[in-house]
Order: sequence, then structure tokens, then C-alpha cells
Amino acid sequence: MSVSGKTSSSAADNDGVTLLTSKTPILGQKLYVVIAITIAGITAVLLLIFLFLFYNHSSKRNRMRVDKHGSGLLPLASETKTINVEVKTNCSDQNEKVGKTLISMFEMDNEEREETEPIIKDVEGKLDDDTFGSNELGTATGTGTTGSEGASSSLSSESMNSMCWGRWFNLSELEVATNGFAEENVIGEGGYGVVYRGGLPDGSAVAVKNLLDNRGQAEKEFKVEVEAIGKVRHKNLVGLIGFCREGAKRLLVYEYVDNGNLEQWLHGDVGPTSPLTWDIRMKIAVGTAKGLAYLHEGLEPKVVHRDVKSSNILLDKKWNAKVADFGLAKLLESEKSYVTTRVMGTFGYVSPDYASTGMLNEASDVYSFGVCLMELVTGRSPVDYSRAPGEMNLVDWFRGMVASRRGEDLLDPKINIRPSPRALKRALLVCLRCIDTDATKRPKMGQIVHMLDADEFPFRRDPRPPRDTTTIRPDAPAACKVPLPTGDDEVKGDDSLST
Ligand SMILES: Nc1ncnc2c1ncn2[C@@H]1O[C@H](COP(=O)(O)OP(=O)(O)OP(=O)(O)O)[C@@H](O)[C@H]1O
Repeated sequence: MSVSGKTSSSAADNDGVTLLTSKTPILGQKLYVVIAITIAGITAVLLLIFLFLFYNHSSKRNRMRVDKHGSGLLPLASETKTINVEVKTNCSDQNEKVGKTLISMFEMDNEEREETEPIIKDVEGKLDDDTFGSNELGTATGTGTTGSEGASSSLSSESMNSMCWGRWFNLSELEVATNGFAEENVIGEGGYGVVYRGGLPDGSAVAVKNLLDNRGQAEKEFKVEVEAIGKVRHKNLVGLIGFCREGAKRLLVYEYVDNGNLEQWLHGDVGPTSPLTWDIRMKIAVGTAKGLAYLHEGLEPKVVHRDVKSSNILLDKKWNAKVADFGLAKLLESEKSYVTTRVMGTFGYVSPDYASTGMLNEASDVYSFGVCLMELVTGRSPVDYSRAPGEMNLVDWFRGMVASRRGEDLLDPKINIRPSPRALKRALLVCLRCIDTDATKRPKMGQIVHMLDADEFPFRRDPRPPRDTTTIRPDAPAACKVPLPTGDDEVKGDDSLST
């Protein structure tokens, strides 16, 4: 039995060996070769799959890290400082960055999301702080600094130097810029403080307004002015570059406008002939109107200037007008008028309706603009006690002259080359419409731009338009899509304007 058993087992072994060594139809290879190749193949495939999965996973993590790093939102720990500066200096990119990260969060697994969420919250918090809309000015962004402690002392200049719309200046920087607030650097003094000319290290000129700190409203006006104009940019508005608040000191830093203000050029000692030709005056009027139109119609909420006057119309060397001094500006809710507790503005420029009711809306700026336009046309001050009693008040005298058909006599005698009668009529008509006693009938600033802009009127270059027609400019903004007088007709419509 045992012999036969051994025999059968060795026979089976022999069979197995024979089978393994027998040739298969696969390329005539022996079976063990085929099996070995198959096992090796499967192992290689499994290895490749494993390597692919591993590589894919780690590269996904790396990609995520690069994206976050690139957007400045998920810095490596050692780079936190740099990223903080970037976050604070480039606000326009911030929203995009937060957005990008929020989007990439949807591609993350839970672990990664948990990692990222606190960072996003931190960045969003910084954004709020930086815009300081929600922050009292008494509290420095994110650092808990109070006014009495001095801003620069506890604020890292790297992190606080820059904001969305401008810069935070240290007092020492402004002292250097203005040569220690030297007397010879004083440009002028207004109701809110002294204005100095200054120079920044990059060579740019600035106007530094040192707000009076002993005025009750200085802090409030500072906040109002900073918030209202900080982010407003328009070529006909004086840009706010930054501000400084240290202890009791509050300073505003503006772009420097290098050719004085309109009041100086109109009422200063310029000799018998004014350098302000008619065309220059109309350029100034249109620029001013554009700046105000932007405040009224281009911003939400709109801004009413509240102190439009010739000394607040600054001029550059090319006679471009830049409206300055938003110290009295208030942000208004759209479609609502605003009742103030006290009437502000400058005597001679304040509209009667605003003065009597305190009801504030853009129409009061339009009235003040009308007075400025009268100054441009006549060269006279809004109130001039050196004149005959009937001529002291510009608005009253102007109305009386038009009523008695003496419009030609309104023209500033210092204008050497007289404008065409039509151009003069148009300007006079705009003046009259701006000072309409019914505030609701005054035109909007956007309409005034079109009415004043000579090229916008067909009658200047084209043949006379047919009578009794009105023009609706197809490209006019919605606010202006009301029939605009064609100039000629509107003048004809008012017989008293015949000159
Ligand atoms: N950004 C600026 N660039 C150049 N000069 C300026 C600038 N801002 C103001 N000024 C000048 O500084 C002087 C004082 O201006 P400020 O606005 O303080 O007072 P104001 O307009 O004369 O009076 P108010 O305080 O009643 O508005 C004016 O002569 C003005 O032209």
C-alpha cells in the first residue's frame, strides 16, 4: 500500500511538472512562463494604480496649497507677515481672493475645509476692519489702538500704511512733508483748519488739511469727510490720498491742485484783463458740473456737497476744475431728502429753501452751482458790500438785469473777447434755471453738463434747428433722458433773455 501510495504521489508530481513544462498555445510558451508573466503583469498594474492614486492625492494637496498661497489667503506660517501686508494693501484683489478661496473650499475634503475656514473668517474680519465702515475711527484696525494712545505708536506702519482707498499717515511723516508745518507752506485757512502744501518722499505734492481739534464737530466732520470722500475718485473731484489721526490731531491729505481756486482767479487782483477767457470759464463750469453730477448721480448713496462755492473749485494748470472740501458732505439715502439740524454752507451760496427749511437735497447744490456760474459770467462776488445797494446781492441783481433785458451787461468786463450772444444766452439761462425759487424745477447736475457743453448742442455747428423742438440725446444717461432745450429755443422761450 505504501509503495503504491508513493508511486501514485510521484506520478502526480510528475504529471504536475509535465503540465507546467508543457507548451501552451500562447506563443508556444511553457505554462509556468505564462503564469509568471501574468503574475508579474498583475503586480505591475497594481503597483501602477497605487502609484497613480498616491501621486494624484499628493499633487492635489500641493495644488491646493499653491493656490491658497498664490491668493495670499492661506500662507505658510513663516510667511504670515508678508501676506498680511498684501491683504491690507490690495483691497480690490481681496474680494476676488476671498471669492476664489470660497470656491476652492467646495473642492476640499472636510479636513481641508476645517483648516481653511478660520483663515477665511480672519481675512474677512480684516477686510471689514480695513474699510473701517464698521469701525469707529477711535479704534485702530484690528490692533485695539485708541486715539489717546497715538495711532502710529502701536500700529505697525507696514500693516496700517495702506487702506483700500488711500494711506494712513503718521504725524511724523506729515511733519517731514510740510517741513514741520512751516508758515511758508501754508496755502490758506478755511473754517475747518489750516491747509499746508507738502511733499511726499515719492516726489508727489499734497495738500495737508490740519483740522481744528478744538471744534466740537471736528471729530464728527473728520469721520464724515473721510468716509464720504475716501473712496470717491473722479477727475473733477479733489482726491483724498489719506489721513492721519494721532492723539487730538486729525489731518486730511489731499492730492495737490496746483493753480489756486476759482475765487482767487475771479476776484483776486489779476489786472484789467482776466486770464480766464470765456471758453476757460465754460470749461471750468462744465468740469465743476461733472464733478457734482458724479456726487449726485454716480454714487450710491449719493453725496450732497453742501458747500459749493468758488473757493472750493480748485484749478490745475490746464484749467481743469476739481471740486474740493467735502467737509460738509452727508451721505444720503437715494430718493430721500435729508433734514439737517443746522444749516451749513456759505453766505451768498445757500439756496433759500435749504436756508429756511433745512431740507437738504441735490437741488441745494444746484442752486449754489448756479451762483458759481453767475460769478463766472459776471466776475462778481455773491455778496459785495462795496457795490451800490441794488447790486450787493448777485442773485437779485442778476435777476433784475435779465428781467430788464440787459443780459449783455452782465458779462464780466474783464473778459477780453466776448462770447457769441447765443453762448451767453445759454449760460444765463442755465444760471436762471439753477436758481429757480422752486427747488423741484431746478435741473439735475447731469442735465446741466449737457446744457453747458457747447458741443452737445446742435445749433452751434449745425444749421438752426426747427422751432419748438426739443432734443433727447440718445446716448444720454437715464437721468438725462428728459427733453433738453435746444438752447436756441429755450432762449427764445424766455423773452427777457434777449440781449
Ligand atoms: N487739495 C488742495 N490743493 C491745493 N490747494 C488747496 C487744496 N485744498 C485746499 N486748498 C486751498 O487751501 C485754502 C483753504 O482751503 P479750505 O478748503 O480749508 O478753506 P476754504 O474753502 O477757503 O473755506 P471753507 O473752510 O469755508 O470751505 C484755499 O485757498 C484752498 O484753495
